[in-house]
Amino acid sequence: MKIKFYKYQGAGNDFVMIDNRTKDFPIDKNIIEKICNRNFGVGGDGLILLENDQASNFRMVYFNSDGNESTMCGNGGRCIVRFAHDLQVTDENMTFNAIDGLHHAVVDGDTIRLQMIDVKEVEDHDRYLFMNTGSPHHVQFTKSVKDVDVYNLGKKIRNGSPYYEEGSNVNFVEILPNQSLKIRTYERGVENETLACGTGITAAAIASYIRGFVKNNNIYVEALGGKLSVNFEEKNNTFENVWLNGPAVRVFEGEIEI
Ligand SMILES: N[C@H](CCC[C@H](N)C(=O)O)C(=O)O
Repeated sequence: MKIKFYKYQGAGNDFVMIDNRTKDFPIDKNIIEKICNRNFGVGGDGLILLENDQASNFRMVYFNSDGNESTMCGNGGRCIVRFAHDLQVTDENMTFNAIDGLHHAVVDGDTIRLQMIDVKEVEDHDRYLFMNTGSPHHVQFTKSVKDVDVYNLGKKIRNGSPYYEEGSNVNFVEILPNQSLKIRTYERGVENETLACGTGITAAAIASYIRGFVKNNNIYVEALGGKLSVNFEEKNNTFENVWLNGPAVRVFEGEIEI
């Protein structure tokens, strides 16, 4: 079976995009895992289906590279916005439904702006914070992200207490002098460090604001794969009107035999 795919990346977090409006993509863990494999397949941190939706411009279905469907992907969400616009499914302003609900988004030249869910609960455990920005995120601060053994320490935290089987994404965040952030992330379901993690970048920005490391509510974040920004409104410890802004680019398209 031949499958048409499009490869997109958002700050180096890369995804195989499928136009599945005909609903004929075989949703199978082994097939998705193989497509995402960087030696035996196309390669990607995840695979994303664009499907029809009654209540919005389209639906986003997200799978991690381990082949399992997962929770919201912020960079994948920005890539599907670029994909939908490239396919002329929508104009520059759009809405789409994902596993965590309805999202608004805007194509603004090279920048894709994606509204994330409100963040109503943040656990502050001193050494780290935990919150759900569409996916679960453990955030801890460090003096220098370049010195963190992200793979081994991230894997240990992701699998250990209190996350265990369900796990969490693990973010290491450094505060830069100009009140911007540097971040590195171990991603659940990729089970490795990725070059950027959108829901993680969102969590890092909110955590930095809660801890008072940054004073404004428009925060620049430097990931290994590129630069993004997060803006929000904080009202009584709830974060609303949360937007993740950054690049999303089509890299190539092709067909894969499965
Ligand atoms: N791996 C995450 C989902 C993708 C998150 C990341 N790629 C993003 O941009 O938000 C999880 O299973 O919780």
